[in-house]
Amino acid sequence: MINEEKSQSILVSGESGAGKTESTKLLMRYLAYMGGRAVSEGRTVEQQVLESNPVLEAFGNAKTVRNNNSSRFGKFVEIQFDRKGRISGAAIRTYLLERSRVCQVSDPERNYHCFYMLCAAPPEVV
Ligand SMILES: Nc1ncnc2c1ncn2[C@@H]1O[C@H](COP(=O)(O)OP(=O)(O)OP(=O)(O)O)[C@@H](O)[C@H]1O
Repeated sequence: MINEEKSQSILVSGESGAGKTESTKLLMRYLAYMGGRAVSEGRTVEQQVLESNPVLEAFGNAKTVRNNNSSRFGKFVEIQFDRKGRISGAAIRTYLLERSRVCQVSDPERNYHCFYMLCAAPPEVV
């Protein structure tokens, strides 16, 4: 990317349970490590990108027969670098969330993690 001065894309594809989500997290962690520090609002951009994963997974991941933490949506992650190769910004777009799961789940699959998290929370937190 730095040598050719061209944007690059990584497409992670495969069947459910193949390891796309975990591989993407490792990729993001690697790019964050290589991309150095760029402070934005007190926290680094790379920190913010990595911290978005648990939130997105709570609302868009569910247990299925093939994967206990199956992503039921697509994700387009854009990481911007400055001329020195440091991360300068990021954008995450999600699409095609399996919305039908919210009101129709077939046993032994589950609804989105966030609902169980809400139920498991202590009463005063809810
Ligand atoms: N690199 C890895 N190291 C350890 N475990 C892994 C790794 N990749 C995948 N796994 C295991 O496989 C499971 C499924 O992986 P993952 O959720 O990444 O699949 P996926 O391709 O994103 O599936 P889906 O399309 O259903 O979202 C993980 O919960 C984990 O247990």
